[in-house]
Amino acid sequence: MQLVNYYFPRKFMTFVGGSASKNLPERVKIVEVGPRDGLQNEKTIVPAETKIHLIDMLSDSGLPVIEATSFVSPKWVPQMADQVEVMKGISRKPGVSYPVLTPNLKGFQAAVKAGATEVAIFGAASELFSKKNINCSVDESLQRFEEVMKAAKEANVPVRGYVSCVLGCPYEGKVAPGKVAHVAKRLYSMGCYEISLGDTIGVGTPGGMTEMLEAVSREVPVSALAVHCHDTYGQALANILIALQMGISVVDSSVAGLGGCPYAQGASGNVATEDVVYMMHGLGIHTGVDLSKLMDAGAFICRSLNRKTNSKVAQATCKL
Ligand SMILES: CC(C)(COP(=O)([O-])OP(=O)([O-])OC[C@H]1O[C@@H](n2cnc3c(N)ncnc32)[C@H](O)[C@@H]1OP(=O)([O-])[O-])[C@@H](O)C(=O)NCCC(=O)NCCSC(=O)C[C@@](C)(O)CC(=O)[O-]
Repeated sequence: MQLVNYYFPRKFMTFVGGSASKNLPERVKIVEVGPRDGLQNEKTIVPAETKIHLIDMLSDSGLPVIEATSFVSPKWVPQMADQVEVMKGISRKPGVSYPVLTPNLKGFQAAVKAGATEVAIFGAASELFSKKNINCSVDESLQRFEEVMKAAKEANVPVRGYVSCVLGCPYEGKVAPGKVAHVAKRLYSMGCYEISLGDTIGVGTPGGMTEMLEAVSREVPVSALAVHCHDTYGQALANILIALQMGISVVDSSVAGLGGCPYAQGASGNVATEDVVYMMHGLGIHTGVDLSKLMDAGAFICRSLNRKTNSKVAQATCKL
């Protein structure tokens, strides 16, 4: 069968399908995680200058938050070993935040020394995932995070909290919504200003998302919640729409749909930022992101990695 080449000019990318319904937020904050979550799993080391150029292009697209790197052990995640070079090389745009992951006090201290002004701690709702990812139990991780929080409060550094495996775990299978709510509540109570709920392996469906968010929002205000969806089963946009309808207005995503956690085998990339922005703009929701510039950043990193984009929107606007 012959494939037909087709081309949708980028002018169609400004298509807006209608104004947001009353059940949806007027604006959504997009947290771009491509430079960290998107690249951490790449087998070939991506040069620091490529990461820096990507972050600078993402800054230029109007994204308000760009997770830049992580201060984790280089033995565990070799791809992030250049974190200091990346933090020192990026051109920080006023009004844009560049948080970094810090699993413990050592990571926090190194991050602050490298110029980080915001960090994220990352826990899980699954014991086995916690052990595989950060080599400790959920309770032990929360104790470590208390130390980070204490140091962060003293240094006046805002801290975001992640909960992984909120809709399923690669080692334990189904995860009870009550467990997610428990860890989310602990992170929020210790002072995290925002809790990002990660469907780490992208197995969630709108039904599971609803049930989980109902449980978590009984413990943490929805205004402090974010969703972080991987798209393994093609459910990410539907899950995000459910989250918006339930009052959440912060969405994590990764340019070109890059990504996957090194300790969650088989999980595909995060939902593509281009696709999230397209959906938001189609719903009449303000993001502040210039989709065309964002797509240039996606094209740049795909060229650098010699990879096809996972963004449907980017695929639709390029010659196939
Ligand atoms: C947490 C540790 C360090 C524990 O690892 P450990 O081996 O238990 O740590 P340790 O305290 O026993 O120290 C062992 C060695 O690591 C060093 N070390 C200790 N801490 C640090 C640090 N911060 N930075 C650099 N080095 C560090 C430490 O100095 C020592 O070095 P050595 O004496 O052997 O040379 C390790 O398990 C680790 O780095 N894990 C990170 C795993 C990771 O980054 N996973 C991906 C991010 S999570 C994710 O992607 C999910 C998310 C957030 O996107 C949401 C979702 O999708 O669900």
